[in-house]
Amino acid sequence: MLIVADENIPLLDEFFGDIGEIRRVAGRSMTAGDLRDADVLLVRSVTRVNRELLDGSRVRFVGTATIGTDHVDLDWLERQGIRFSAAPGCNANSVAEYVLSVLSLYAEKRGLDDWSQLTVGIVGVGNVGGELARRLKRLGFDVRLCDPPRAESEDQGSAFVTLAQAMKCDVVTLHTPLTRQGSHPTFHMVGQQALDGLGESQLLINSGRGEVIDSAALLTRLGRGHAPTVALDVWEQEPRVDPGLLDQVWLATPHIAGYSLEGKVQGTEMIYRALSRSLGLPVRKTANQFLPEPALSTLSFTRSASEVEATRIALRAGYDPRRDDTRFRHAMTGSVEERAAAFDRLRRHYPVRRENSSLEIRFEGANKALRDRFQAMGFKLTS
Ligand SMILES: NC(=O)C1=CN([C@@H]2O[C@H](COP(=O)(O)OP(=O)(O)OC[C@H]3O[C@@H](n4cnc5c(N)ncnc54)[C@H](O)[C@@H]3O)[C@@H](O)[C@H]2O)C=CC1
Ligand SMILES: O=C(O)C(=O)[C@H](O)COP(=O)(O)O
Repeated sequence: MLIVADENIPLLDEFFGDIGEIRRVAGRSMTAGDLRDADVLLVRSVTRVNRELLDGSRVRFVGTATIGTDHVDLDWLERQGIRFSAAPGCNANSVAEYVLSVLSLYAEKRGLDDWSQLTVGIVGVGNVGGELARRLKRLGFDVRLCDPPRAESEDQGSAFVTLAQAMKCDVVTLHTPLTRQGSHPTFHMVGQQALDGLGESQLLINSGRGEVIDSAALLTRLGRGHAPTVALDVWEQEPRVDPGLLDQVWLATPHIAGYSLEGKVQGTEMIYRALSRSLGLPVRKTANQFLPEPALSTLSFTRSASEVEATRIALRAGYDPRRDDTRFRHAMTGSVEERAAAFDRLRRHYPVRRENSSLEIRFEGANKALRDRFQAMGFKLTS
């Protein structure tokens, strides 16, 4: 059996080495020729999986080690009887923790000691948005949920707000898939009208897909007075990021919100499980068996440490997006093609980043409320 796989999928040999021969290919530039004699195709988000890539091949299984599936022509695969599996939720913790770190930086920028006084509108309340909402509610935030597909299909529909209402929150964070069809398409969902309504005391975060925001309209809005603060992890037309937009964005990262080691390895595990099931093979391997001990495993705070400081220190020890922002801006030099290559290089050689759950917090004299708050951020808490 020949398995063609994006070379950026971690632990290919460990998970798939005894299932078949592995041919590693650069995901962004994969062509039909790379799939000659392949039975299985394993991708990440940068490979367009469609008729052009697969027509005439003998591939019978496609797996993507990602949450998003907008790079895959699911209808075409179904018509061809090609089995498909994604990795729903694999990196939801990672993205939720990216947002928590961004919120903490933003609260500091605004001079707020109590970050939970910010209202947060979550647009798209699935695996990622749902996990984020759970954490924020435990942390005492006032959270407004916007998810029209869920609002229409659930008894609890009244628990949701409209996009216009969500856009009034102090912080608006986007977690929808990229869709162009259906009753609630998200392509350019946040366009000129929505952006015009944002004011300078608001923060807009996008870690869903770049095309959910109309970036030309965003650039126009950012060029006018009283502009909102913007944190973008995803960009229209990646890997070709508009340098003008990059200049105007407060916190810029190269589509790495989901790049915790746990998130990536769980993505591989999920497609390994799906492929094994589809081939009738036993599922023997788990992501946990391949995760190394974290470099930083414990943080201790004395009784005199303030909760605000401890929160900032712990979150930034877990993940500090400013490091990615700096690396990203430094790398964006040269021609369009050089910058695009640099964008992919930053992602390919991304440093190991661990989730908050790998970090144990020791807080002298922690009471229940304090323990709960640190646990809500995803940390382990011991006394
Ligand atoms: N930046 C990154 O590294 C990552 C980005 N993502 C992106 O985040 C997206 C969301 O991930 P999950 O939460 O796991 O997906 P999910 O499928 O679990 O949830 C998506 C939610 O969005 C809702 N939705 C759909 N259309 C909507 C609309 N027009 N307005 C508001 N809500 C709408 C759906 O009803 C669903 O509840 C992925 O599709 C992917 O594109 C995911 C992981 C990492
Ligand atoms: O899971 C998703 O969806 C994502 O956006 C991934 O984190 C993107 O990573 P790559 O597949 O582009 O490496």
